[in-house]
Amino acid sequence: MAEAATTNSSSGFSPFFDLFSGSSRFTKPSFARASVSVVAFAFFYVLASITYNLLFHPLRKVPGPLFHRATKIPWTRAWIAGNLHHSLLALHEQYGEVVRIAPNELSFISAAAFQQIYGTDSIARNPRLPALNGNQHDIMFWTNIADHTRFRKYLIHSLNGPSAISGHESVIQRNADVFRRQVEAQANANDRVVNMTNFYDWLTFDVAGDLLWRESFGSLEKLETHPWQELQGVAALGTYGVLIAQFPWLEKIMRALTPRKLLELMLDVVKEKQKTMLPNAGVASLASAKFPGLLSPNEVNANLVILVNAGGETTSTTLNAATYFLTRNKACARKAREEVRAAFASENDISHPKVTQLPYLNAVILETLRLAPVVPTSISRYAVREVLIDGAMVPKGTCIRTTNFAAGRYSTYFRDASEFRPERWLGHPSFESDNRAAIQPFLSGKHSCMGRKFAEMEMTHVLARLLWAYEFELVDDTFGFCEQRTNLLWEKGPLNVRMIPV
Ligand code: HEM
Repeated sequence: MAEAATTNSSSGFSPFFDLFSGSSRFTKPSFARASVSVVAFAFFYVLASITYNLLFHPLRKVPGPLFHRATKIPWTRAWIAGNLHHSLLALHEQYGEVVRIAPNELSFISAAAFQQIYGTDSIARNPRLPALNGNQHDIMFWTNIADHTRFRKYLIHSLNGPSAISGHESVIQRNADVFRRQVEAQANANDRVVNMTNFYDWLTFDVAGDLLWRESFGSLEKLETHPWQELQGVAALGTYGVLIAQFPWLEKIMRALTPRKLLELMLDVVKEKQKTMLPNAGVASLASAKFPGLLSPNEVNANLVILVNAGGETTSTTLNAATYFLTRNKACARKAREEVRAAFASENDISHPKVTQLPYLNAVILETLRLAPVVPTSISRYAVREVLIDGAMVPKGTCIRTTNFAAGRYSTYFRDASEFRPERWLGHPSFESDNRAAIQPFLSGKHSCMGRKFAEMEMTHVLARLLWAYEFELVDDTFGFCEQRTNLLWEKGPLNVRMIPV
């Protein structure tokens, strides 16, 4: 009878408590009992977190779907599936300008929120983000504010100073010459069909090398993807890195999966280039000559890695998306071509500053950045202290996102929001009520893009030359640029375009 009572109390609902009771049974727990205890603990932990997130969390009043407010599961699922951009757009359409997209994370899309988030010291880069690139001290991910100011000072003159800009144009010109020659050769050899994804990736990577060291990577000449770009497959860094930032306890596992080799390879390439660079020419040597010793050698290398990545992938994606939209909107391509042909006497005459000032061409690029922003769901920030953003009181520690993809397609902000209409940037009366201030493709404030001028020169130059020479025709009519996966950036597949001479 006594034995029966003992057996009863140690089975059923009690193993969870037994595990922590210090009873003699705890010293020899069976594997099954321990497992049940762990499961029970996990169950109660999850239940308690969900209850807290829904009923007691300081963000409990911010709108969002129940499952998103309760757990990180929907966010994580969308991230891994590569469709967080579409998922957040749908949430904003349903819940408005501020949405609680995970228990501790908000997404904003209004222009006012943009100004507040990027214009205040109460909001900083997410401290988990340096994990994304191996904790390198660089301008993009490293969170120390004094270091960031130093990195910006180091780069600003050589990237944007007036004398530097004139040198930059020759970089664009000579790489665009190779690009045009190789695109034409490929078109001739392949029934006029060219995979523009490859060509834009090669071009912008070569340009980045030339910009920094006055020596391109030679990808266009060799028609070969450099291991840096191949490995980057951006998916790996972006997907794993952001997951690390979300779930710090995953860091060890993720590190094992993240191509560590990639970080080493990028740094090795930079170190080699640094050894052989010409003096007084590219950004790398100009910056070090102007501010000797301002950055340590490791900091210089880390920042040059970022410049290659920030300069290459962004412009490549935008050129890729613009080409896609122009294949889908032939009338826009025609107008842009007419504008270019009216402004220049021949393709060889296409040059800065005139080409960067063509209104329709610029509107094509802005419209592309509205529909396909290069960082679709932004690089997340976090609240250093409690702060009011767009009417929402955001507690310290909250993760904050400005979802560019959703802002650009939000139907309250833009008429025909998912249509490609460059006219909306040119004062056309049909689009008078558009909320253009919600589009900040280069960001504003202390983290605004340092390569904006250069990017605009490069993109207008290249697009103008292609428009001059070709009509674009999409080979696979079922292809949709914006249906591709995204992580931090876009995971671009082949963009096969028939390049028909005009
Ligand atoms: C279409 C082209 C480009 C777009 C849309 C773009 C967009 C952006 C955005 C949105 C940021 C801010 C990221 C953040 O902090 O959340 C940024 C930062 C930056 N970009 Fe660009 N970018 C482009 C091209 C370039 C180019 C060509 C370069 C260099 C040659 C460059 C260099 C940088 C640097 C150094 C930063 C870091 C600034 C800082 O944190 O202080 N970008 N860019």
